Formats: sequence, C-alpha cells, structure tokens
Amino acid sequence: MLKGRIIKALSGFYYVEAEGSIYATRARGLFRKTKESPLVGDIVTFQVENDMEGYITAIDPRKNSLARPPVANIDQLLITMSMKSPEFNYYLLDRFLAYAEAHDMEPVVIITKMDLADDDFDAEALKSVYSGIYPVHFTDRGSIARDLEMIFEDKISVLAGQSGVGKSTLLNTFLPALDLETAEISNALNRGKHTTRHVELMDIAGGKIADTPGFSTIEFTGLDKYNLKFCFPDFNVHSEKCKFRECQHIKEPKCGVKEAVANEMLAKTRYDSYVTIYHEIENRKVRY
Ligand SMILES: Nc1nc2c(ncn2[C@@H]2O[C@H](COP(=O)(O)OP(=O)(O)OP(=O)(O)O)[C@@H](O)[C@H]2O)c(=O)[nH]1
Ligand SMILES: [Zn+2]
Repeated sequence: MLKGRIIKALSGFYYVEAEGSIYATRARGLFRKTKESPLVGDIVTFQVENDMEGYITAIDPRKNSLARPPVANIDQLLITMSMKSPEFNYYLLDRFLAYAEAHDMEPVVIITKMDLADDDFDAEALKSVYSGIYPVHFTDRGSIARDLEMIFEDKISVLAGQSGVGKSTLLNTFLPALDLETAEISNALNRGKHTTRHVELMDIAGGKIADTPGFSTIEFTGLDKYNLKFCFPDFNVHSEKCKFRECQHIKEPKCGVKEAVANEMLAKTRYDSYVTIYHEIENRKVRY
C-alpha cells in the first residue's frame, strides 16, 4: 500500500503522486456504495498493480473541498483583484475573503494592474484596511513574479477573482508551459472564454496550484448567518466589547463592532460588506 495525493483526474483514472512517481489508479467499486468519489487534491491510500498502476482503497478525511474547481484540501485561496479595469471593489474582495474563511482556506490578496492606479493613495487606502489581517501583494505587468514567488511553497493554491482581473496572466507568468488563453488571445481569435477543462495540480515554486483561472462568482450556500461573523477575523477584538455575547453586530445595542466603525477603528467598508452578506444569507430561499 502506498499513500499519495491525486494531482489529476481524467477518463476514470486518478493520477496519484507518491514517493516521487505518478501512478495511474482507479477507484473500483469501493466508493460506489458510499457515493464518495475521489477529488483532485485528495490524499489516498492505494494498492499498486502492474508497476505504475493501482487502485484506491481509502480517501483521507478532507480539510475542505470546492465544487468549482473540483479540488480538495486547498490550503490557500489567491484572491486576485485589479486596481483598475475592472475597478477595485471592496465589497467583492470582502466576499471572496469571507468565502475563503468559511471554507478554511487561507486568503492571500493579490492586487493587479498597479500600473493603471491613479497614484499611491489607492494602495495606501487598501493597505490600511487589509494588511493587518491578510497578506496583500501588488503586481503590475513588469513585476508580477518576484515578490509572489515565496507564497506557493508547501501549499495547495487555487486562484479566484472576477473576470478580466489578470488571473490567466498571473498563472502564465509562473507556468509558461500552461499557456492559458488571456483576453487578447481570445479576442484576436474571436473566441469566447476558456472552455471547461479538467483540473490538474501543477508544480509551482515549491507548491502546487490548480491549473485553472479559478472561479469568479461565489455563493454562501451552506453558511449559517450566525457563523458569518467568524469569517471577519478583524471583528474579533472589537466584539469582545459587545454587551451581548451572541451579538450579531446588526441591530443590537452596545455593539463593540459598530462602535469600532464609528470610532474609525474598523473600516466601514468591512462592516458594510458583512451586513450585506448577512442579509443575503438571511433572505436566502430555503430549498427542499
Ligand atoms: N495594465 C495591465 N494589464 C494587465 C495586467 N495583468 C493583466 N492585464 C490585462 O488584463 C486583461 C485580462 O487579463 P486575463 O489574464 O485574461 O484576466 P482573467 O482574470 O484570466 O480573465 P477571465 O479569463 O475572464 O477570468 C488582459 O488584457 C491582460 O493583458 C497588469 O498588471 N497591468
Ligand atoms: Zn456586536
């Protein structure tokens, strides 16, 4: 028996990296009963047959998993946002950050297209809101790679960000062999956006990354509104001052979080994002 990580799933085979080799494995009937199917990123135990082939006998419990892209055990979510074109949006960034927190992925913020920024003010305003909470990196056409190189080490990463922010450009910088289609290419060829392809974990600067430009929209299905506050770690220190232990920081009096916003100890954009997502979850239609 060997143990390794699934790095690719294709045509019924799961390609498992173990002890420096890649084995083509199958899942057999075992998982039909449990309705569980292996995902890229899973740590699996497998029985070797015919040299480099084998079959999976067990899947380790997952730390997390996403449906799109279908990847398990993600360590970090690289949230890509452009400063301009499309315009930087605090709310959208906060959505992605809360989503990462809800799925137990460490968020890393990457702000692209700094060459299009008005002046230094943009970056300073952003840093003042986020750099105390999350790692924030700035990139432009010329300097994408250098300061990002160390973020991948020993981690499984997935990229996320709205359309056109430069996700493919970023991936191509680190993985030139991948040659993902960026906007210029698809426009020049008069083609639409990327067609769906199988996801694969690629080696990148000492870690692994899903070779898709990731996802651009998110929903908070599965998250209870009472748990949303735990997805805003910068609220913690202020919520200790809330009068009510179960304070949701919405309508309650003597709320430490609301006071922190009033005293400019907490960014109003963060609080507003929280309230908007809170109401979105509250108004979610229950489906049976
Ligand atoms: N000025 C400037 N343009 C950039 C930068 N990074 C990417 N772009 C351009 O922004 C456009 C969109 O980049 P893509 O890499 O295709 O963006 P994407 O996030 O993969 O977009 P989708 O495939 O729609 O999700 C392209 O025209 C890129 O050349 C940058 O740092 N500065
Ligand atoms: Zn409160």
